[in-house]
Amino acid sequence: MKHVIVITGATGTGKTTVSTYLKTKYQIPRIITHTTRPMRLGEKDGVDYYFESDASFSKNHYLESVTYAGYQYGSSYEGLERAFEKSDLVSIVLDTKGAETYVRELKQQAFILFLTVGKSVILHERLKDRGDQLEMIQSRIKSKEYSRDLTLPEALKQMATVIQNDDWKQTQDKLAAIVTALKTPSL
Ligand SMILES: Nc1nc2c(ncn2[C@@H]2O[C@H](COP(=O)(O)OP(=O)(O)O)[C@@H](O)[C@H]2O)c(=O)[nH]1
Ligand SMILES: Nc1ncnc2c1ncn2[C@@H]1O[C@H](COP(=O)(O)OP(=O)(O)O)[C@@H](O)[C@H]1O
Repeated sequence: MKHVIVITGATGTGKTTVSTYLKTKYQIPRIITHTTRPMRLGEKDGVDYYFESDASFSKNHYLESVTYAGYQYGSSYEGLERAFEKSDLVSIVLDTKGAETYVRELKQQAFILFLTVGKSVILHERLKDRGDQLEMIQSRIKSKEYSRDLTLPEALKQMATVIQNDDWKQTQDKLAAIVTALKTPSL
């Protein structure tokens, strides 16, 4: 069966780091999503996101789309199909609302991976270290979406796998077990 590893959780918990690691270590492609948020230093159009204007964003066909901290984000059916052409196991980085939609739409094909950290103050430090602008960090942390995504939503509790991503080595070991299980054909 084809699977999408849906990586979700609050800003700074390591979602992008995990999806990049899955790609380099296990050749698991990531579905690239669309956003109207400005590009961060080091990001590339078509690699990190398809960066859109409000006008171009509205022209795509979305499986789901959300507003997160004032910007629009969306994942397309075409992006999912393109990733599935490359591999039966792919990943996507979504907020928890998008993760809930993915479960409704893809059912058993969606594997939910919720990332968290022991103390949320760690997240502020990580965003500073990542080089985010102070203004962006402050508005992000004040957003209702950020607070919401610190906790695993009720609707995902039954099926989600939770990784507390404090120690990167431990996270790598947990990811290895998950990838092995998902690559093992079920009887
Ligand atoms: N629902 C949904 N969420 C998305 C999509 N693309 C990115 N996100 C989420 O939007 C939020 C903000 O992403 P971003 O601005 O890149 O900041 P990040 O939290 O540091 O990764 C994160 O929770 C992402 O997982 C999408 O297509 N749909
Ligand atoms: N286990 C970890 N320990 C320390 N720093 C981490 C860990 N995982 C990720 N990071 C760092 O935290 C920052 C935020 O990670 P990122 O993957 O961009 O988070 P997200 O995509 O969830 O916003 C990055 O600078 C990343 O290198």
